[in-house]
Amino acid sequence: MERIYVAVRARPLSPEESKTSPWRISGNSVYLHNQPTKFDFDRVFGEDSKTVDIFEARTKEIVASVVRGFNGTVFAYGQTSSGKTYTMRGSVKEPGIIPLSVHELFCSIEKEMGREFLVRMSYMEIYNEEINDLLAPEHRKLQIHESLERGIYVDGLKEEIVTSPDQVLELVEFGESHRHIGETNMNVYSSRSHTIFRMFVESRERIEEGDSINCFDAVRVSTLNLVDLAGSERVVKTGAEGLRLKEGSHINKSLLTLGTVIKKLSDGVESQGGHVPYRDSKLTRILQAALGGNANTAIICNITLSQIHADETKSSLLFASRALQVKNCACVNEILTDAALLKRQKKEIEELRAKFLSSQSEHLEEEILNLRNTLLQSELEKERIALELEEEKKAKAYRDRRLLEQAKKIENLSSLLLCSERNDRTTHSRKICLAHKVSLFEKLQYLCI
Ligand SMILES: Nc1ncnc2c1ncn2[C@@H]1O[C@H](COP(=O)(O)OP(=O)(O)OP(=O)(O)O)[C@@H](O)[C@H]1O
Repeated sequence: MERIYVAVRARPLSPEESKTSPWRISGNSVYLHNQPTKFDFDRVFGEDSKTVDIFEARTKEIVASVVRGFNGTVFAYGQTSSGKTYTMRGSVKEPGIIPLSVHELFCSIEKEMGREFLVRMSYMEIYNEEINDLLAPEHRKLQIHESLERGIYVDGLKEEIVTSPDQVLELVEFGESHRHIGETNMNVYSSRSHTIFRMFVESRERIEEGDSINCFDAVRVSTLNLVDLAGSERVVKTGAEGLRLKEGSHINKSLLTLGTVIKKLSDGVESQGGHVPYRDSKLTRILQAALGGNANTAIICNITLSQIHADETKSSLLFASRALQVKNCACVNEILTDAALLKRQKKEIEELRAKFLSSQSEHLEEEILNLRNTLLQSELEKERIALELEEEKKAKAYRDRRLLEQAKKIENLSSLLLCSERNDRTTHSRKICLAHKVSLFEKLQYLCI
C-alpha cells in the first residue's frame, strides 16, 4: 500500500499581492500568518520554483515505474488561474510535466535493453460531462465501459501508436487546438474542460539466443495519465453567465465528486465496505484506478497566495490534505492473454507478411499457368496444321491416281471409236451405236475434267 503523493505549488505574485499576502511557507508546510492551522505536504514549491524541480520530485519516478509495468497518474488541481496548465503543459521557455514526462518515458524505454515495447497515446477532454476525443475531433460524446481485459476504458477513443517524443508532442499540440478554452474575468485562456493525456505502455522480455530473438508470452501493460483539471471557480469572481455559467457548474460538480471520492477514501470508507461514488462523474470514473486503486498517483495542488483568493486556496489545501490520506495499491500489470496489443500487432504483421508472400507466389503461379496455356495452344495448332497437310497430301495422291485412270479409259475409248468409224458407214442401227459411243466419250471427258 502506498500513499498518494501530494505537492503544492504556489504561483508567483505581483509585488502588490506579495505585500498583502496572508500566507506563509515554511519547509513543506503552508499556513496562514497568525493562525495555528498548518497544512503539511510531501513537498511545497514556492513562487520561484521551476517545473523541472516539481517533475524531479516524484513524477520522474512515476514515469519510470510505468515503463516497469505500474500504472501512474499525475494531476494538477487548483482554482482557476492558479497555474495548472502552466505546470502541466508549460511554455517554450519552461516545459511542463507533459513534455518532461514524454521525454523521460522514451529515455527510460531506451535503457531497458532486455524488453521490447509498444507505446500508444490518447488525448481526451471532459467538457460539460461529455467525453470528446482531442485526437479525432469528430469522436464526441464517447461512453465509458468496463471489461475484464481492459478495465475501465473510453469506447471509441483514438489510440495512436507513437515512437518518439516529437511525434507525441505534435499530437498533443493538435489535440490542444481542439480543446475548449474560454475567457473569464480571472483567466484569458481558462480551461473549460478537464483533459486527460494518456500513454499506454506494453512490453515483454526479449532474449537473444544466437541469431534469433525470443520473446516471452507475459506482457506488461501499464498506463500513464497526465491530467489537467479545469479550475474550480466562484461564479461571482469569474463573472460567468450563459455558456460560461453552464460550463462552470459542470466543472464544479465533477470537482465536487472528486473531492467526495477523496474524502471517502481518506476516511477509509472503501476498506470498511462502504460506497465510493466514482460513477457520479466521468472524471472520477475514468480516474478510478488512480484513486485508491492500482496506480502510483501524485497530485500537484496549484495555489495562489494572494489575499483575495484566500478562501479558494484554503479549500484547495484542504482537498490536498485529504488526498494525502488516500492509499493506493500499485502492482505490475502482467497478462498472459492475446489481449495485449503488442501480441496482436506482432500477429497481424506476421499474417500480413504471409499474405504478401503468398500473393507474390500466387502471382508467379498465375504467370506460369498462362505461359503453359500459350505453349499448349501453339502445340495443338502445330498438330492441326500437320494433320491438314497430311490430308492434303492424301487427297492429292488420290486425285493423281484418278486422273491417271481416267486418262487410260479415254485412251481405250478413243481407240474403240476410231475402229468403229472404219467398219460401219450407212445403216440406222450403226448410227445409233455410234451416237451412244459419242455420248459415253463426252461423259468420260467431263469426269476427267
Ligand atoms: N509558476 C508560474 N510562473 C509564471 N507564470 C505562471 C505560473 N503559473 C501560472 N502562470 C501564469 O498565470 C496565468 C494562468 O495560469 P494557467 O492558465 O496555467 O492557470 P490554470 O490554473 O490552468 O487556469 P484555468 O483553470 O482557468 O485554466 C497564465 O498566464 C500563466 O502563464
